[in-house]
Amino acid sequence: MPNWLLPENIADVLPSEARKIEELRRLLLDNFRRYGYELVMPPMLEYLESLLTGAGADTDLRTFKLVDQLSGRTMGVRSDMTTQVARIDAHLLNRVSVTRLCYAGSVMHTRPSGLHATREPLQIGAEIYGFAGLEADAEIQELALASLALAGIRTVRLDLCHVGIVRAIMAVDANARANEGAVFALLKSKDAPGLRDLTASFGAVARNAILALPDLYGDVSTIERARKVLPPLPGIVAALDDLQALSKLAGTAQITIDLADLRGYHYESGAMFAAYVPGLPNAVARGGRYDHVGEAFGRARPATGFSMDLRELARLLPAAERSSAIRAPWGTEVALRERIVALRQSGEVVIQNLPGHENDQEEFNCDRALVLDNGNWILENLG
Ligand SMILES: N[C@@H](Cc1c[nH]c[nH+]1)C(=O)O
Repeated sequence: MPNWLLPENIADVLPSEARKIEELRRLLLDNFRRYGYELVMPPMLEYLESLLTGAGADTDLRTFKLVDQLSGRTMGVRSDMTTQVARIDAHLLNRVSVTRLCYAGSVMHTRPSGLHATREPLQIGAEIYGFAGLEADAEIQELALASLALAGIRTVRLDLCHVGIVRAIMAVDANARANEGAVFALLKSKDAPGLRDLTASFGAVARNAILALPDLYGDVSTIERARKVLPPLPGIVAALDDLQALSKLAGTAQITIDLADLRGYHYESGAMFAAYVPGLPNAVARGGRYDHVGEAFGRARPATGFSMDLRELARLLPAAERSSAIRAPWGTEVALRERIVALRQSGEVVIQNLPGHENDQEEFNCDRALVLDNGNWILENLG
């Protein structure tokens, strides 16, 4: 095997794609800043215990592990920055008020999370801590949709679901609670026969409600259907109210309600969303409420946020235009060097020719050249 081959689902990013990704990263981070989100940079590696605190079993499975030569302890490569940012909020900032944080960085997955998915997503996201009300969820949803719009995406389908519904059902039935893991797994795969078998020993309220969930899928009218079919437990009513309010705030996005959709990283505790765009099989943005992660870090803080994979998003953008540039000779003459510095300071791309490589700059379109004219360095248009 040639020694330059990369592992499966791991890739280099070449110039034109890298430029698109980087421009999108800046655009999105600048927009987060305009909403008041402060940028944080958690580490790539952490001790496994802290990396997995508050996260579910699927995070454990998707985390690459290695041994720290300094401490002998097991470390993990982050597979999701959300829990890291929750740790920062819980331990390092110690603020009592609302904190808005954002981040962008590579995460690694042991296995691709979907068809053709990379194992090294470039995760970008934003999180709000310290506010339990729906207003924070609404802001996160708005920011996610605004981010997709900035990425040039016009048609978005927003899938909404709410963990509170299953939780409310579990709360009234000890048998159901004892089988929580299995209920979640079967709901996730919409395995109706499996659910029927499993719920046979549950009380009628929990059983009927759980069996109804896989069919509670469709447009916004699903919420009204759910109100009729599901028991009027306070947790269910509140969750359906949340979904109704959030669906009204989704702008032009097409809404789908899926009350059995529990995909995610198992830390969510309330309303959740996933955004899909035509042409991509995997969700381009995911988010939701996860109030118990801070608690696992020793400081209970309500939390909600979203994240996206910049590599995936950038693939949807049209190829970046080659940027215009100025070709300049290589030289040590002071006037030439000063002119080049001034042009670069004004934002121009100035590429100095190296001998024998006059036209090598694929990413750039050298439409002007710096030439010596009567002792002055002037710009000449290239036809
Ligand atoms: N980090 C989660 C999404 C999320 C961010 N905040 C809350 N949820 C994911 O990648 O699926």
